Amino acid sequence: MLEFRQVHKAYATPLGPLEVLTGVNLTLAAGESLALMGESGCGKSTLLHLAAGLDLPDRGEVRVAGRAISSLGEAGRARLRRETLGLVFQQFHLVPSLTVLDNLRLQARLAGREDRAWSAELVERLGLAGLARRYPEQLSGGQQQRLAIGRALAPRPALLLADEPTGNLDESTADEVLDLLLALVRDTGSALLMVTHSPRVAAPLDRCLQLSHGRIG
Ligand SMILES: Nc1ncnc2c1ncn2[C@@H]1O[C@H](COP(=O)(O)OP(=O)(O)OP(=O)(O)O)[C@@H](O)[C@H]1O
Repeated sequence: MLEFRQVHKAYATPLGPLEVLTGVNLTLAAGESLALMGESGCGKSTLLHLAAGLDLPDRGEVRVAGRAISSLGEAGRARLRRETLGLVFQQFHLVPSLTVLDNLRLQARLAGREDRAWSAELVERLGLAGLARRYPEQLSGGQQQRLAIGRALAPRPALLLADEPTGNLDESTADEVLDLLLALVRDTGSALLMVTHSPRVAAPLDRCLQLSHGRIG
């Protein structure tokens, strides 16, 4: 579902190139869940951006659902994101002018895969049923993140990419949101790549890898 082969990525800085990834190899099978850990600044978000096709590797290959992202143009990568990926970030990135229900359906509509029964089930399971006509600013942080998760999973993406999805929430809300995310991922059969600092968050996933000194250890 996701493969990194000898991936290198550097950023230009005033002091010269900053080599962040220096030969990353990674394979994630369909339906598998993987936690990616590592010290702050080691390149976890960089790796996730490459997996999402939001950025391109300098060298090496990133393949998503069998397609090399470097071989796709901007529009092709956007289509791949729409049709294959779900993205959940620490900041929820909800659309403020849309209701809870319309936010939830948005991604599935864009992917041309709206499933009303599944959307209705998601709203229930995410505890948002009574809030469907509200707007994001009228929700708590935990509710906003549950909505962001529901929006990402409404099209049943083959791969969900999550960057510290519970990083903004208090511990008990984070546990609840994580349990829900994992249960929904199991039901959709999506593969999951999740960046986290927390061993507790990583524990229930199938595998956990450490990124250090630009490589997966
Ligand atoms: N656009 C950029 N230009 C220059 N340097 C960057 C850029 N984006 C990230 N970096 C640097 O690259 C390194 C890796 O950043 P990245 O955000 O991938 O790390 P991270 O492991 O996700 O960190 P954290 O756990 O703190 O979120 C850091 O040193 C960061 O300062």
